Amino acid sequence: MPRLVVIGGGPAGVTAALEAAHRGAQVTLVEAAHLGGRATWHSLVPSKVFLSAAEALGTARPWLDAPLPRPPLALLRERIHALAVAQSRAQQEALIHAGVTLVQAVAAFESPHILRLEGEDGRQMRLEFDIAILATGSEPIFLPQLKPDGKRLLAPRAMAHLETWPEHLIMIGGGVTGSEYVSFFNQMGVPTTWVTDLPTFLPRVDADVAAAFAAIMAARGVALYPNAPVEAAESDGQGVRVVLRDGRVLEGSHVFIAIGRQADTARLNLAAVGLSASRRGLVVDAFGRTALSHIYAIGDVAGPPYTVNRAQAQARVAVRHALGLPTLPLDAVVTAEAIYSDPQVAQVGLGEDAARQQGRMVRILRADFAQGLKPQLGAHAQGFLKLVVEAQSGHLLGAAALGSHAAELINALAVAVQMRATLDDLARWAPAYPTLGDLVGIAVHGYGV
Ligand SMILES: Cc1cc2nc3c(=O)[nH]c(=O)nc-3n(C[C@H](O)[C@H](O)[C@H](O)COP(=O)(O)OP(=O)(O)OC[C@H]3O[C@@H](n4cnc5c(N)ncnc54)[C@H](O)[C@@H]3O)c2cc1C
Ligand SMILES: NC(=O)c1ccc[n+]([C@@H]2O[C@H](COP(=O)([O-])OP(=O)(O)OC[C@H]3O[C@@H](n4cnc5c(N)ncnc54)[C@H](O)[C@@H]3O)[C@@H](O)[C@H]2O)c1
Repeated sequence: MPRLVVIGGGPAGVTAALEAAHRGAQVTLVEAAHLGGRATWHSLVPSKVFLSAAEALGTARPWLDAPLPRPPLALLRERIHALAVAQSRAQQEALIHAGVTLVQAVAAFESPHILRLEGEDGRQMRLEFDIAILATGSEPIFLPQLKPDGKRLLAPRAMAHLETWPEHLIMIGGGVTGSEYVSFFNQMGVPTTWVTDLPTFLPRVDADVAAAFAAIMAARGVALYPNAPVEAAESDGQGVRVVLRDGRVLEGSHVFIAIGRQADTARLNLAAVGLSASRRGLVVDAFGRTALSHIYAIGDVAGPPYTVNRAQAQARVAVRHALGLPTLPLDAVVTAEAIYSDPQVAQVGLGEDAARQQGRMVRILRADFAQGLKPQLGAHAQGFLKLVVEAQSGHLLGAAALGSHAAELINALAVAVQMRATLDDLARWAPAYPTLGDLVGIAVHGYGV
């Protein structure tokens, strides 16, 4: 029975430990803080609680003659804490039930097969292992002179403890976290300014989707500042001043910093085993293996894109590979990505821009959300669906969508991409009506009813 150690108890580590235990390994999971990882305690869960509250208010709005008041922050904080505790406990129970040994400690390499574990009380122990799975996640990046204080200088971690609503929020960073929280604060009636260094917001999604999302935010009153790298920000206790590289100064009550993340390898002492990592994390092969054949890295510490579903898929691939079980490489797994703003942005497989950059001959089929009954039943029907189809074979290569609940639609299409569905297959799909599935029919047949 191989001795397998997992370092990090976030979504990647917990999935790896369960998979390894179910496959017969002797598993130890070492977590420095709390099971569930940053996803549960600091990033994903808090943001999704806020966005769910905003969605509930938005859904009700067309049926009311006055907007609903904002929910009390104390209620949201309680909900976040309760959900984090419940998630963490459920994971603990599943791990114990699977026979995983849990250790609360910081793990650092001493040599290629020995870890030094240091508990909160300073007590140390050594752990010998055959296989190590590194799942230590990522940390946010901050500008050197711009660190969050949890009061007026916010970051994802500070949101779980937010005590007062900003009077005017300045969001720095046009990526995924920025879009979700800009959408949230805008829905909650907080005047919001959104600043990013690049010419476009959402640089990782197709340009037309990103532009449409930014236009919706602008139409809802968000002040957009593209091409505006931030040099510094300061808080004097009364408000914040954000200084842009071109000398402009923006003023608000709070600033939110969301300018990216970097791999967390600080406490692993990788030098002891001759490994090194960049900001993007450890370099791994298609099975998650590092330069050392018995050490794997999965989840955020293995680099972007940073999502839970990808981390979990990596965990399963790496564990099976490490235990000598048959597995396909990670790139055979189709992983969808979604941004849970309002409207949502979601994509899977090959994007239109990437297809064109690669010189692929593709057909783009589109449907507007306003053509479907389901979106029209909701608070708004803004957005569109795009299918990227290989011109010659008719295979669905990818899909992107902007609109309410777009992530659910893209999940269904992820199965089609994974199974190499063709346009003919999609044309025979008869989803329940009215659902977002109708939009696929509209894109494929060219009409809706
Ligand atoms: C605001 C925000 C919202 C997000 N929302 C979503 C979303 O909706 N959907 C989605 O799919 N993804 C989302 N993500 C991304 C997602 O949170 C990450 O991809 C996910 O947390 C990665 O999981 P992980 O297990 O690799 O790392 P983590 O969750 O970071 O867990 C790593 C764990 O390792 C521990 N650790 C580190 N070093 C050591 C050590 N030396 N010894 C012992 N333990 C150690 C840490 O304490 C931590 O608990 C979001 C991210 C942010 C910032
Ligand atoms: N729904 C989800 O799955 C979800 C939600 C939130 C975050 N995440 C993950 O967490 C990671 C971190 O999110 P993020 O939004 O912090 O990073 P990000 O990499 O998505 O975006 C960072 C943005 O900040 C901009 N930027 C960088 N330096 C700047 C500066 N000095 N001034 C102004 N703008 C600057 C970048 O151009 C980019 O647009 C993401 O990679 C994402 O995958 C996932």
